[in-house]
Amino acid sequence: MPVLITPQTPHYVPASGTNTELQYADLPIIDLAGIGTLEGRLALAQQVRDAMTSHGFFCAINHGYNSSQTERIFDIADIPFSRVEDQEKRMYVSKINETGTYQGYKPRQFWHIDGGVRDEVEHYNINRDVTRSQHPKILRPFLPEIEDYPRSEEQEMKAKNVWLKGHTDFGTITILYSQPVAALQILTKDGTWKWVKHIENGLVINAGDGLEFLSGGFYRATIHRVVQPPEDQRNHTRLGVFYFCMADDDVKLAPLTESPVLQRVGVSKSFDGINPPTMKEWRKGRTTSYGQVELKPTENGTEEEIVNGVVVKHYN
Ligand SMILES: O=C(O)CCC(=O)C(=O)O
Ligand SMILES: [Fe+2]
Repeated sequence: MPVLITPQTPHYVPASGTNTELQYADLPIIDLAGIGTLEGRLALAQQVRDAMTSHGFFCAINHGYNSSQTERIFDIADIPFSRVEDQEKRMYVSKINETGTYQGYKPRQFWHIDGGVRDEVEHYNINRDVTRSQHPKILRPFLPEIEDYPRSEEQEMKAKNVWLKGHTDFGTITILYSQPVAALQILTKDGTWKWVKHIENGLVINAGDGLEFLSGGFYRATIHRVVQPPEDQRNHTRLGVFYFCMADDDVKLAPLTESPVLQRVGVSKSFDGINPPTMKEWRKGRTTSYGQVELKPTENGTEEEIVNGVVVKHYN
């Protein structure tokens, strides 16, 4: 039997929870413990459908990863940032505009946020098929150069404390490991931004454009953004672990009209007169324009760009 080798990692120490009173979004918490039985799955399917049609976001608990497995994911996730020197990072910078993917390092300052201020978000992205690209020798121990890239107060003000503008994700489903530094907010139905509360060992799940297109609007891609954390967490880096699910590249993102649910409720959103893009076209279109093109302001305060003939809105 093959043995899974699990090398030692340095331990990533997450921030303490915030003591600031925040207006939290009222997100459903779905307990996946019952998933082992048919009745359990039937009940869960109903809960997930309700959560995804009412909020488009939910937090899953008892998802099968225990706390030490989750801790290990964060320990591993921190390595490409804290254990790889800048020189080596440069060898793995993603060719975003060429490939229409973020595979590799998405460097800081690649996106324009607001008022000439660029982002401070560093990503390291790996395809599910980890052999598709090469990775830094992240397990080779070395003394990391301590780098600090905080935004100045002046920049925070110009960008209105926004680190990532209100957007929808372009895949089908996004799974985020809940983590303690409060910064993620969702645009709720009443038009106000609410904070997503950290749940220890929870998985935060939300719908993206792909799911909205395939479900003909039954599931709405949820609008969310990332802002400056509350005062008591600002001295801590914020480490996130995300899984962005996509349909296969060749899947046409047209409503699945053969679905019995869509036949019953109807299609509320379709591509009027536009040839629906494939997942690959949509992925390329969104990655090559996001944060790189001039957005058009609209009367109601949003900003817009056109991707594959479809209006993509950005929210502030
Ligand atoms: O940092 C987060 O919590 C969310 C980031 C996000 O929305 C994204 O990368 O699409
Ligand atoms: Fe997002």
